[in-house]
This record gives sequence, structure tokens and C-alpha cells, in this order.
Amino acid sequence: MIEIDAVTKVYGTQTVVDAVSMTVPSGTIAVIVGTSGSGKTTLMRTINRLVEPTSGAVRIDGEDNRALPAYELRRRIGYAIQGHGLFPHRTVAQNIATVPGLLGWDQKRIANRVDELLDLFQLDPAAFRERMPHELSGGQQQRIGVARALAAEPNILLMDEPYGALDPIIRAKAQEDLLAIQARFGTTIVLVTHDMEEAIRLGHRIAVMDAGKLLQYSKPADIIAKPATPFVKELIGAPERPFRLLSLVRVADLAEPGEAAGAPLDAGLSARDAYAELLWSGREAAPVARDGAIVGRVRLQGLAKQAARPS
Ligand SMILES: Nc1ncnc2c1ncn2[C@@H]1O[C@H](COP(=O)(O)OP(=O)(O)OP(=O)(O)O)[C@@H](O)[C@H]1O
Repeated sequence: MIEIDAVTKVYGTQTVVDAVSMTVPSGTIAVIVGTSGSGKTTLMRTINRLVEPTSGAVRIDGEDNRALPAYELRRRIGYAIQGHGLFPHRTVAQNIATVPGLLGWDQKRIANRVDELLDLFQLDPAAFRERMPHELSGGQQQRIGVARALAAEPNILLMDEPYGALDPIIRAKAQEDLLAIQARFGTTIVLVTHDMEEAIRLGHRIAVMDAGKLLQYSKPADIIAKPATPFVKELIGAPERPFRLLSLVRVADLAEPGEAAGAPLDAGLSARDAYAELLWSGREAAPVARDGAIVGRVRLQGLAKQAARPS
């Protein structure tokens, strides 16, 4: 658990983070969103002490994060940034091995961990281990950046606009991968983005910042349905609200008994994508399939109900 307790950061005369308090429960993803310059990165960096607060405190599992030397704290907290920050003159394996090496892991354990992470990110270890960063695509570099952040099995992972530079298809894949990794390892993740779509897709909770202040910190459904201020409402984009609600649920959650004609929709598809598919194919309903077997159907009407403002 990460507890940010009344954290303020002042640079000169500017209060960049203004008395922010929020708690990130263990094993959940908190996404910090807001306009440029609202203090998102500064706030996140107080967790691993790349920024020292002017006042307030950060506790990790109940312990003040100043109890450890900063370098030791940072080895325990994964950190992935936009542009991935890979060391250009080190191989993929050496990049991933950075923190395990600092922690004194033996060579065999490090080599096993490197291969395990490459496998996890669907990069063939034999083909990628010895490559240099410039021999990778942007999406591959990004995956290595996250693999490096996860190398020493941290309980906490901080991510600063990790997908900002990726094209929409690779970005969606990277987001799916992150959710799978988070579910597998139970990592507590804090992610900064300016993209509300990404926040809703990834966050168990969303923190909205403006001018250093935390305006709202709630579950995505509450941010959408009950924005705390006009600014939060604007950031969500009022016309997008029904579709954002749909993107929070999967077809599996809405499947009902019954039959329907045409190509089935996968149970893991978001309700938003299912809605688009039904509109596009001009159908009132579609079968729902899980692992190739039909498990029911989903109807346009049911999806529309899901998109309505919660009472
Ligand atoms: N080391 C520093 N010294 C002085 N001012 C700083 C420093 N770091 C950040 N700032 C200022 O603090 C404000 C918040 O910066 P921060 O990077 O936290 O915002 P952000 O919300 O992450 O923005 P972006 O989305 O553009 O990255 C900005 O006005 C920035 O210029």
C-alpha cells in the first residue's frame, strides 16, 4: 500500500503539488491524469524520492519512504518512463539486468530472469538477448523498458507516460500486456498519463489533477458518472461518457442466454467494441464465444442500457 499524506512540493514561488493525499491499495493500479504541468510527474516521483516533498510524507506499507536510503528505495521500486531510457551501449540483457546486478544476484539467476521477462513480453530470448537498443523497434524498446523496471521483482511499479510514443495498435497491445502482468504478479502500479481513455482502461482508481491539486480520486465508473468538478467533467468529455462506461465492462459480463445470428463476439471484448461491431454489422444481437464455444448472446438493447447514466 502506498499512502501519500498531504504532500506539497514548492519550486521557488510555484506550488507544483498542493497538499495531495491519496492511498493506493496493494495490488491495484492508480492512474494520475491531468493537463500538462498539473504536477502529475512531480507527485509520482515523491514515491521513489526522485522528488523530495517540501512538506507531507509518503508511506509504503506503513513505513515512511525516508526510512531507507534513496538509492535502496529506488532499487525496490520499478520505474518506467516514456522514451524507455534504455542504456544505448548495453545489450537488451544487460539493460534488463541493471537492478538485479546492483542487488548482487548471481549470474545464473540474472540470466534466468532476463529470459523469463523476454518470454513474458513475447520476445524470443535467443533472438533479442544480445541486441542493442537501436536494433529494436519503438514498441520493442518500450517493452524492454518495462521488463527492466520489473527485473528485480518490485512490489511497486511507477510508469510515466509509458505508452505516449506508441501507435494506437501497439499501445492497445502494451496496455493489455500490462493488465496481464499486473494480474499475474499483483504489482501495485502508479501510472501517469494525459490520456483519459488510457486511464479508464487501466486504472482501478483514477486521480485527476489540475494546477497541483487533486480534484478527484475515485473508481473510473464514479469519475465518469459523478465528476467532482466541471474540470473533471470536461476532461472526461461529456459526449464520451456513455462510451467510456461501456469500455469498463466486458461482453462476458453482459452475455445472456439465447441465440443470435452471425459471427460471434469474444467474451473478452469490451462492451464498447461490441457495441461498435453490432452497429457496423447492422445486427440487433450477436452470439458470444468463450474459447471457441458459444456461451450466450449480447443485444444492442442490453448494451444501450449499460451506457446510460447510472441512477
Ligand atoms: N525541478 C523543477 N524545478 C522547477 N520547476 C519544476 C521542476 N520540475 C517540475 N517543475 C514545474 O512543475 C510543474 C509541474 O510539472 P510536472 O512535470 O509535475 O507536470 P506534469 O503534470 O507531469 O506535466 P506533463 O504532462 O507536461 O509532463 C511545471 O510547471 C514544471 O515546470
